[in-house]
Amino acid sequence: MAGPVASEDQRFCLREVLDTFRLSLSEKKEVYLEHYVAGWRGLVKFLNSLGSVFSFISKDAVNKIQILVSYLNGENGSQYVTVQSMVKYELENDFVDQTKRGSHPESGCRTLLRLHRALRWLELFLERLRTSTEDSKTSVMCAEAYNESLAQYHPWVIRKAAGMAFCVLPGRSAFFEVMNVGPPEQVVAMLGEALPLISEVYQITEDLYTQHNLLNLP
Ligand SMILES: CCCCCCCCCCCCC/C=C/[C@@H](O)[C@H](COP(=O)(O)O)NC(=O)CCCCCCCCCCCCCCC
Repeated sequence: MAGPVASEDQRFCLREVLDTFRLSLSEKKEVYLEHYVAGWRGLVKFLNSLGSVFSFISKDAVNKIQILVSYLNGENGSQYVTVQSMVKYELENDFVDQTKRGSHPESGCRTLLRLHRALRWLELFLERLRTSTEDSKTSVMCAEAYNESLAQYHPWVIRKAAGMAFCVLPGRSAFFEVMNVGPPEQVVAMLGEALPLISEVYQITEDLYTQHNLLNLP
């Protein structure tokens, strides 16, 4: 009997992701790590539903999510409630490798930075999807967003593999269906709702990382 329940659970829903990103913003404009990570979990669900070609990407995302979750659930979990408190805690305790990977290769700060860079890709990609027309190609939109953001941090092999994966993305209408929101007009409306939230979370993190000079962590 677990079958249908489990598959329901695996099913992506854009609204769900939207809600988690909304929840991740505190009143004081801090970012709750728990919800930020939940947002990524939702996105990974989506990626998994597109097929195994994308599993090298989702595996890396899951790995990073798990690192952050283990800090959240660890004995110093209370220091990891927000991205702001995590940065403060890890910097004050010298838990961050600043120039090259050393004794803290998996700090929360450097791990989150990888997801943060990917969030910029998401922002650019979703904006293209939102303003796309029926004959727009998801593979092209995805590649453009990638080249403008994440690609600059990836070595050639990864860029090559990513480029090949983009080519097998479903077309726009099938893609919209997987988003599980409803007809295309509704998808576009929901993207319009999601984007400002994602941008805000991105910008808050970007400002925080800039302020602490963390944008190039190894
Ligand atoms: C919908 C198509 C999805 C395409 C995803 C685009 C992003 C392509 C990223 C390719 C990453 C390849 C995997 C390897 C990554 C790592 O080398 C690299 C560096 O890590 P390191 O410093 O620890 O070594 N990692 C990263 O840059 C983090 C990548 C995280 C990618 C998460 C992507 C999640 C995508 C979710 C798609 C959701 C679409 C939603 C549409 C409604």
